[in-house]
Amino acid sequence: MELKLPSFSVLFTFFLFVFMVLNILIKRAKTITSASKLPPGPWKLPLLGNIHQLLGSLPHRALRDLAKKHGPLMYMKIGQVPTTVVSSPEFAKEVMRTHDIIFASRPRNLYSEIVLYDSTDIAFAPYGEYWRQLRKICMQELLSTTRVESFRPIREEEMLSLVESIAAAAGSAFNLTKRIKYLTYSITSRAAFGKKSEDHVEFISIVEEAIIESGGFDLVDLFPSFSFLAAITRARPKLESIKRRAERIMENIIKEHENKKPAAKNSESHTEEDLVDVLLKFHNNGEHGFSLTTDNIKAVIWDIFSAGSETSATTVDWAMAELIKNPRVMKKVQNEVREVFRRKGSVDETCISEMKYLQSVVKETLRLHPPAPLLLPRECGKKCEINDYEIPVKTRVIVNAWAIGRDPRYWNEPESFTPERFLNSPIDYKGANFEYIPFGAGRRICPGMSFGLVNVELPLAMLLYCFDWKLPGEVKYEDLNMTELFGITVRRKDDLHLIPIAYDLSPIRKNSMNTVNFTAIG
Ligand code: HEM
Repeated sequence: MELKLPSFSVLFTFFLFVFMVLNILIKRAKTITSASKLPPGPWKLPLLGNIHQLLGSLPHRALRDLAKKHGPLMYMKIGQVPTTVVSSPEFAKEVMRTHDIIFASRPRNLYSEIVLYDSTDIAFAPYGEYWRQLRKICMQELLSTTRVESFRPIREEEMLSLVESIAAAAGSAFNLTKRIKYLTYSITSRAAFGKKSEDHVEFISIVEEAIIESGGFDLVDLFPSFSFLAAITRARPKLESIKRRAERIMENIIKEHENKKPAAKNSESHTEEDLVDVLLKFHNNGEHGFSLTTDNIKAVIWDIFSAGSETSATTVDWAMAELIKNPRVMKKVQNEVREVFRRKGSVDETCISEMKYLQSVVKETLRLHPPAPLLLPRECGKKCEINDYEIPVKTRVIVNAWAIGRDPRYWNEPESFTPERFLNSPIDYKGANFEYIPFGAGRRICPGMSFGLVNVELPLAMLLYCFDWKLPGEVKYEDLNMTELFGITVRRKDDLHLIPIAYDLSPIRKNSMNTVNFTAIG
């Protein structure tokens, strides 16, 4: 059969028709914006507008560029999803303080539906009694300052094992990224689940895969009414495979806790209980007015294992990369750490409070590289006005903490790594200074702040005390690649390979008092 090509006039009519339809759509979109007092935004085609920008670049960078053009409070459709993007401290305060309760829920997405058992973890649970109870249990059993302090022996033991493994590689290139990850995941597992799972390394790699898959800008999430997309894109099978593999490991963790239950019941001591033991008390049990299914417990295990470890590991990694790139800061912070440890005569975390410059290095790292640059998304629960603009119900709200941390109205030379800016500054992490919100703010602020910070500060202090560091090969420190890899957390794309040079390894000789022995050197 002969194939007949459409004539030029047919093609021309077709393209003219498409052009007219697009034109009408663009005009309609603009009219909607002005008529309904929505915040200004980069209106384009109602469906496809903005997607190419977000998918073609890192979303926190693309959104900052759009905000430069359209202002720090933007309204846009990302796919079908009405979204408000906040890029200034003033509007962040409106969302997370003035109207915090209205924005206290999270939108659902495919990741939270599949991997987090229908958003029944803490981070994606809708605002309400279930979320409040879960958060309270985790605070009491794992994340309060007292509980965090009680995990000190675990941290120090894991730290020493880290220093030992680096010492064994002294003089040759070492994958610091991988080993720091192993450290933070180990501390979280031992503190929250009593021990490392038999499948610890596999569990870490499953979480890593999920983090990349869970940025929240998947086509399926952007076009929720096109349910066929779930069937034809790779997102659903990928997330289901992640869930299946993690599920087996989490079920083993739960089974081990259930099996030890009778022994624990006979014991007088409550100090032996870990988070999973406590969650199991609520397992299918209405006695306390709050009951958890096995799936709910798995969702919490996943939350704690991933949120509790990846964020700290990423922060240590960025801090070391920035220090390598900035030899002046590296020297200054090493001098401080070494002076304090030397003066104290022991290497332990009680000295950290005296290391003001080290703490400023951590703050500066979290300003430039907040592990969750867009925090976690919020959802508008009730029609509300910000700056005389209307935010419709169900709008997804993204707070660009990364852009806010680089706002030149608040930060001098915002792109430069200058920890000095935090010395003698009252700015802290607690969500009261909206120009600096690496842990978020308001009701949904990160509950793991104390747990996370100590897991950044102690490893950093030990790495800086015990070793000097240099880049392998011919790479110049100023050329170190700082490219980011986007996911629900943003880490460096490349693993950090450094050559450790032993400075003082006496901390790895423990004394019987359970503090770390230290021989002062000249
Ligand atoms: C450097 C370390 C950490 C950073 C930078 C960080 C950052 C964040 C951010 C930005 C949020 C979202 C806050 C918001 O929406 O306003 C968050 C939420 C959360 N984080 Fe962290 N986090 C860290 C460590 C931890 C640790 C150690 C844990 C637990 C062991 C943890 C558990 C959580 C949980 C459960 C939520 C959800 C809270 C909710 O929705 O109510 N985080 N974190």
